[in-house]
Amino acid sequence: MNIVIDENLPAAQTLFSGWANVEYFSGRDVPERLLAHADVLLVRSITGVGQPVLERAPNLKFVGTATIGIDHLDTEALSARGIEYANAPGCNAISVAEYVLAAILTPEVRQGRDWRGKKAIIIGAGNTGSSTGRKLTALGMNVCYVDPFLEGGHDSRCFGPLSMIENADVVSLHVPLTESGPYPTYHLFNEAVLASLRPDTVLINASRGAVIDNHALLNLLTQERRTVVLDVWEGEPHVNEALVPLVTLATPHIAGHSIEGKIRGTYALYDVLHAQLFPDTPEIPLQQVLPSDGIDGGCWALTEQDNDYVDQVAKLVHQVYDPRVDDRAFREHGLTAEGFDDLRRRYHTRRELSVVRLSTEQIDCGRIRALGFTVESD
Ligand SMILES: NC(=O)c1ccc[n+]([C@@H]2O[C@H](COP(=O)([O-])OP(=O)(O)OC[C@H]3O[C@@H](n4cnc5c(N)ncnc54)[C@H](O)[C@@H]3O)[C@@H](O)[C@H]2O)c1
Ligand SMILES: O=C(O)[C@H](O)[C@H](O)COP(=O)(O)O
Repeated sequence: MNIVIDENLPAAQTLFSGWANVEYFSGRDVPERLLAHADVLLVRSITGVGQPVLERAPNLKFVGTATIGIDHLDTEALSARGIEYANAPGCNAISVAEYVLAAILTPEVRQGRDWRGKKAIIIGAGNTGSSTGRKLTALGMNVCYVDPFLEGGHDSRCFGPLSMIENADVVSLHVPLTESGPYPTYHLFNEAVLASLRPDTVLINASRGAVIDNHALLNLLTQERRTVVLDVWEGEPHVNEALVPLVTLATPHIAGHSIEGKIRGTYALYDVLHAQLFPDTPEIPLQQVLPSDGIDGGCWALTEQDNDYVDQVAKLVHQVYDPRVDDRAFREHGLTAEGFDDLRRRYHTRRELSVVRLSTEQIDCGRIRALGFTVESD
């Protein structure tokens, strides 16, 4: 059995090498010589798996993507060939949520605002949207969701129509890229929707680039200053260079790139393959491949009522992850397709907030945990 794996799936060697012959590839394209004998192919979102790949892979039985998004797999073509496929739902939801939290806490985006009591509208109430909503609620924001597929069900959270964005302080996008069905998301944020936003609203896209019409956004930003955070771009790895200087924080599709998120992605595929192909082999527990170290965050005596609550949370969050570092690297090196891919391939080891262990004096553990930190007694 031959398993062909993108070199950027951490923990792959530990998880898969006991089962089969493991071979790695680098970059977007899988070399033909590897496809020729691949039984299993494990990719990231940069590798499109459609007819051209399938034609070169006569033995392929399983394709896995260690990502949430699945828009790079031609699922019809895979099903037509009887090839099983899987993704990694929710694997990097915490990472995406922490990206959004860290972004709105930067002075450039925050512009002196105290986020407590302000309104956040989350578009898409699935894994990344819900995780983001929980963190923004823990920051003290009032959170509502737009999700026509979930609204009206048993979910008791605040839901409403897209027009709620007209009165939002923060709008954050967390939908898959879809071009068909009752609520397609391709260019969901078109010229008219963008124009309906208040001039002081922060707009964040960490879903897929084409959910926002990038030309319409460029037109708007050319006319007036807005606060926009873009992690994803229409046409990646090619980005609209004129758009970048007008965007407040610009990053190369790394919102989900915490090391924990990537490992969970690899593990999700391990889990599926273990159940389907190797059920008789001993299962390696997730904890064995996740990092287990921690940073002492000291003693936390603050509650949400304290005047400097948001400042203190910002300090703690940016100690672990500050998106301005990625923004600077992107502006310097990420404007070409090669630079964009390179920044992602060589991404630094980014940790999730849970790496910080706090002991609390004046206890508001629920809120601290909801932000993502580890409370010492955990
Ligand atoms: N930037 C990154 O690094 C990064 C990381 C992870 C995921 N993503 C992207 O984010 C997307 C969402 O991830 P997720 O884990 O939250 O997915 P999910 O499937 O858990 O949730 C998506 C939600 O969007 C809702 N939805 C679909 N169409 C909608 C519409 N027109 N309007 C409002 N809601 C709609 C669905 O009902 C669902 O609840 C992924 O598909 C992927 O493309 C990006
Ligand atoms: O869909 C996802 O999970 C994310 O977009 C993911 O973080 C993409 O990262 P990539 O696989 O391209 O490294």
